[in-house]
Amino acid sequence: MNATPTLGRTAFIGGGNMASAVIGGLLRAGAPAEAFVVVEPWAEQAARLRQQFGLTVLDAAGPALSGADTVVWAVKPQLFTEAAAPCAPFIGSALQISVMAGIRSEAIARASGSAQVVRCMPNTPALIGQGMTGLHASAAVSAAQRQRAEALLAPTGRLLWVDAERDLDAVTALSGSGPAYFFYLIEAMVQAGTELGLSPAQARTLAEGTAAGAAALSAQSEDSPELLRQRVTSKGGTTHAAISTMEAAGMKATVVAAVHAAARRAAELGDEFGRA
Ligand SMILES: NC(=O)C1=CN([C@@H]2O[C@H](COP(=O)(O)OP(=O)(O)OC[C@H]3O[C@@H](n4cnc5c(N)ncnc54)[C@H](OP(=O)(O)O)[C@@H]3O)[C@@H](O)[C@H]2O)C=CC1
Ligand SMILES: O=C(O)[C@@H]1CCC=N1
Repeated sequence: MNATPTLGRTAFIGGGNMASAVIGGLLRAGAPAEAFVVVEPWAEQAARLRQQFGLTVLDAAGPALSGADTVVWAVKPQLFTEAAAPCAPFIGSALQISVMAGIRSEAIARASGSAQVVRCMPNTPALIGQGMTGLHASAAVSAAQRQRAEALLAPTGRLLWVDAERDLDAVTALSGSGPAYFFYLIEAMVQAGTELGLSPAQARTLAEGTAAGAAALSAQSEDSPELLRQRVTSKGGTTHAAISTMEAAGMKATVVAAVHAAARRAAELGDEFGRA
């Protein structure tokens, strides 16, 4: 494992979707593959990481981890304590960066032996550099280590620090899971467009183009999403017919309840799987 000036030597515990998105971004930004080592027990995924990125991949924790300045936790929360036990002897002096939903800094510090913990919640648009990540640093993390966490995640898209760790459950519910909510809406719009006679490809192009345009207009506008929606909604027109149907079905209340359910689940994951 070589060091890069900003990141140092970085070990990933878990080499699945999220780890691949982060590593892919770093390599595209010019980091050398030699700066990374990945622990990934699934042989097929390990082979993919070696072939796609030219990485060193271990099938289990070992002394090769002891050179790491930064350890990135990217296993499922359910597997965290099982994955951490064999790593702990080698990683106690490193900065610990977690992308795991729910697992709290205190549990990561206890399992790793390092109180320097940055928790992050990325999302899958990270795969194309358009992710949105929330981050929280525990008290023992230095300004330089915060910058290291930012350097790790910057190639995946935009970053937002939160001061209170409990806010990460809200971040998880909003932006971590959030791409799925928009994909769900796109699915429904494609279904409707197809029922109305468009081809699936035409419906998909229209739904995706509209989602991208609406998000970009909202991001660039000083006006609230509510006002932007009202501007689309002509009196007695088509949008009014659609939004009235959504309101009658309680769609906004359902979305609000769904995001609350995701936040509750994030907290439960911490309670259930963050114990030693
Ligand atoms: N997917 C998403 O949208 C987001 C996910 N996250 C978080 O990222 C984390 C990873 O999720 P994701 O990448 O989707 O999951 P994946 O299942 O794709 O990746 C996890 C990887 O860890 C491997 N693994 C299992 N046990 C161990 C072990 N003991 N040591 C090392 N590696 C192990 C798994 O192998 P195997 O398959 O053999 O078990 C798997 O390849 C989760 O904690 C999740 O909460 C955060 C934000 C968004
Ligand atoms: O569904 C999950 O638990 C993970 C965390 C956020 C997105 N995917």
